[in-house]
Amino acid sequence: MSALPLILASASPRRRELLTQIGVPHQLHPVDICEAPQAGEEASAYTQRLALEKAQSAQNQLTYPAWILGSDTTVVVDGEILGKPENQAQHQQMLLKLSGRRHQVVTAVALVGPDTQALRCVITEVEFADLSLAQIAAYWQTGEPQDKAGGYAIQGLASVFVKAIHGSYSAVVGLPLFETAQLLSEYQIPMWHQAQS
Ligand SMILES: Cc1cn([C@H]2C[C@H](O)[C@@H](COP(=O)(O)OP(=O)(O)OP(=O)(O)O)O2)c(=O)[nH]c1=O
Repeated sequence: MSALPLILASASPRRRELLTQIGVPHQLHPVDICEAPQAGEEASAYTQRLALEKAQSAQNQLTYPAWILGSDTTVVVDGEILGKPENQAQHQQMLLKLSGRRHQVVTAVALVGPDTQALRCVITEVEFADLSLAQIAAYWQTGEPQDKAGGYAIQGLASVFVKAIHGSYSAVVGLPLFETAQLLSEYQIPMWHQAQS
């Protein structure tokens, strides 16, 4: 079973870089799924559902057996799910909600294979400094927030907004590396230390 190829069902350059960072050989198969939350769906259920749907969607499209990783990241404040900002006004609203307080980043990773479905979900707390309207407007102009959940990138310019983080940094960026490695190891999918031995 471990001889099957590993596919990352993602178009996110961050996820590809993170998986490469831990030396896991993989191929890419991005998928496009509907990301609308269901009525009354709670953030962690939503995030896990999307991670699983991304992996399953890739599995349905592939013509050969494989292990497939799918992942999803959601920013949550007061129980409200913040997706990617669609325009500057929405981005301003999002960052004003995050300014001067803590919020949660929920990231799920799903592993799907022949007769296998496994999920891990990680919640990380991030504390933002007070942000001014001028800072938020200038940040939008950089182009960084547009494709990021919650409208910011902790690994980028927005690092200067972050006073504290409690949890998994890699999960906030898009793929929880500790939990991903656990999943791969559970199913004997080779990582660098196994590949070398
Ligand atoms: C909060 C935060 C999110 N993000 C990114 C990670 C994800 O790429 C994105 C959340 O959107 P997702 O829908 O999770 O992922 P995606 O559409 O970028 O990629 P795919 O579905 O093909 O895997 O936000 C950061 O890069 N830094 C951050 O600090």
